[in-house]
Amino acid sequence: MKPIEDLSCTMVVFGGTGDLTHRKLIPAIYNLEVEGLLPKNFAVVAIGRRDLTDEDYRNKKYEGIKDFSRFKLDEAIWNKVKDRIYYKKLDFTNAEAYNELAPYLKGIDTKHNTGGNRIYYLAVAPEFFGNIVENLDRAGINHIKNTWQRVVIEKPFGRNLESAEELNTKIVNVFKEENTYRIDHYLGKEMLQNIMVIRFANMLFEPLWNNRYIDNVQITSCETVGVGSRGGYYEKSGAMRDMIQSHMLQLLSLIAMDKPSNLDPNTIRDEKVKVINALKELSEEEVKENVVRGQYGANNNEKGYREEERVAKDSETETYVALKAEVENARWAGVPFYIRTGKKMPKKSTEVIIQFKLEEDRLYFNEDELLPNTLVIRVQPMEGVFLQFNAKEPGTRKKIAPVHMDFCQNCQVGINSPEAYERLLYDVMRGDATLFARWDEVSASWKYVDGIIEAWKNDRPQFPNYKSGTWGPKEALDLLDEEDRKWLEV
Ligand SMILES: NC(=O)C1=CN([C@@H]2O[C@H](COP(=O)(O)OP(=O)(O)OC[C@H]3O[C@@H](n4cnc5c(N)ncnc54)[C@H](OP(=O)(O)O)[C@@H]3O)[C@@H](O)[C@H]2O)C=CC1
Ligand SMILES: O=C1O[C@H](COP(=O)(O)O)[C@@H](O)[C@H](O)[C@H]1O
Repeated sequence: MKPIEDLSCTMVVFGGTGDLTHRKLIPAIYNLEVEGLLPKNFAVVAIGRRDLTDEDYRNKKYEGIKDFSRFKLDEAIWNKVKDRIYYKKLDFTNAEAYNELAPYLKGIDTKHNTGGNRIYYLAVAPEFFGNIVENLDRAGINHIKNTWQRVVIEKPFGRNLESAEELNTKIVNVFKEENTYRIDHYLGKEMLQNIMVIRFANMLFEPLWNNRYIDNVQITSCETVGVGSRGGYYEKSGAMRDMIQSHMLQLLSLIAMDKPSNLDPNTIRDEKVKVINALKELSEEEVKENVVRGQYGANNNEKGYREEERVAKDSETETYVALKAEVENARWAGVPFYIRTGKKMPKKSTEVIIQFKLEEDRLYFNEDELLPNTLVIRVQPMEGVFLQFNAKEPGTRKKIAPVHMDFCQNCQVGINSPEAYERLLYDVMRGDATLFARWDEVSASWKYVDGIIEAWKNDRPQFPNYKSGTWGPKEALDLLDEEDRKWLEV
């Protein structure tokens, strides 16, 4: 690891007044300072359209840290961080405005002795990514000799494969591939980094990790929150582009990938991308049978999606998706991967459940209680691994019952395991793109998702179709019911 003195830089955040910056990025910067990982020569310039002074902005972020940092706000640490945060009012679609931004950033570089190294973090809606990069380049903002200039692109990377290709060409032309960080914050989560270790550092799981022993895989990421203030963005995105195209397919690829021949980041990504490329393409008819979409409606005091700010009254945007995916290769043929994600669900939770088959040649075939082995990888809010297996109940009746082994990571290290954005921002400063998506992963995911979105165009939804605070549309239950399975809650 490089010494932190080498990480000096100015981080320019486009979308500095947005939700992501407030809830995740500024708290992550504060947390890095708590951990002693923030370089001494460091500054943040937050860009937005609102009329704010540096002082106004810092006060708002102070509140954000209080609400969202994993550490209790410590005034002494805040005092070290706050003077390194600046606010710049600027319309980032206005190319002229960048002529004024260039000297402003140079002034900040000099004041904080950053050496001119920069991170341009695009925490904005995807339609602006390309335009901002072009404007930066045109004004020569990123052309500083003997420095590093890196760009972080939020997800979704484009709207579909075609726009993503166009965007990628633009960005890589300006910044080059090695300075382009396509962020998928799920890759920075502790348990996603742990999936490969669990699978490949234990003799226990890998030999059984295939269609001979596994019946089905369930990947769920549900949230209790609705879209809140993000209606403008979400209307153009929906759950398919917002969650499935990125986070959920990344999770699936880590679960289904073959063992890489070494731990080189590119070898790992080679294996992951093979999985996405092996996903069975769905015909229009198969989309109807295998993909369920939903939109939350009002429930008691809870608003429906169509009542949210900046959402059309007749919106057809999905806030829920459940689907059955199949990985067409020798390891996984015949094993369904059920994926679901939704807003306004009964609880916040991300987990992967591997359900094993029941032993065919059973000795205890009369036992009603015999349940299939189940392995749960808990990603959040609890982190850990849970295994359910059958054992004899103590006593003379020879009864068999499911028992559990539960490795609770939070119970051991506390709930303060580093937030994904902390880890990932630190990696950008270090120039390590291992936990960022490579272009071929992004493009393969779009190819899969585009097919589904295309099919939806010919099949208008009946929305809203689930109530706020419930587990989504009934059809999502039927998806598994028809195959004699059910969504597991362990
Ligand atoms: N929010 C989240 O939890 C997550 C978000 N993301 C991604 O992060 C990105 C941003 O999302 P989010 O923060 O929620 O979005 P928001 O809608 O909350 O923020 C958008 C930001 O863009 C700024 N903006 C828009 N137009 C202009 C303009 N012409 N000139 C200057 N600033 C402008 C807004 O400034 P102003 O308000 O001052 O007008 C605001 O700061 C998206 O790509 C999203 O997918 C990824 C993971 C999680
Ligand atoms: O990328 C996104 O992720 C969040 C969920 O992230 P998590 O870390 O809290 O699971 C989601 O709310 C948002 O819509 C999406 O853009």
